[in-house]
Amino acid sequence: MAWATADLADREGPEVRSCDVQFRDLGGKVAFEGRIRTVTCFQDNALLKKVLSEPGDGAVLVIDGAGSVHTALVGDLIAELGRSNGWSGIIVNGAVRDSAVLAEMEFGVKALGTNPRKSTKTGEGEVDDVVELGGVRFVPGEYVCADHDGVVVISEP
Ligand SMILES: O=C([O-])CC(=O)C(=O)O
Repeated sequence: MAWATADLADREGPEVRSCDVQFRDLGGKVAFEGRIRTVTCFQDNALLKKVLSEPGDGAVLVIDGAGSVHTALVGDLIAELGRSNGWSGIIVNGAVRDSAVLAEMEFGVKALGTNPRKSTKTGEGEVDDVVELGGVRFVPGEYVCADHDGVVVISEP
């Protein structure tokens, strides 16, 4: 199923759960959607790498890196791990790197920006907490639709 976020906004009206964060489209796939999973972390990417190593079954991983663009949470290797394990894409409240490669991948990547600096690998963070970004609650198990216009959460497909 493919939804356009603008159609969802028309359907839901003013109460639409449309995220105000102005993410950049950095993956080769701009329109992507799926069940929400989340990781919360800060300048550390071991936990999100572990989650993207598991089967994604078409889910979208929402990574709340607290808006830090000081280090890259995802690069081409981790993105390829997610893609090959069946994740639809990632939405990163933080930075990524290897963006020239990400742009060629059949994988959704929305992020705040880029930084070549590596993240730490302690594994600190939380999996599947509710994440709040741009006025919207990303609740694991609900659905997110991302495209050229933005990011919209709906409770059911
Ligand atoms: O390993 C990292 O920190 C991120 C990275 O460069 C990659 O995913 O390719």
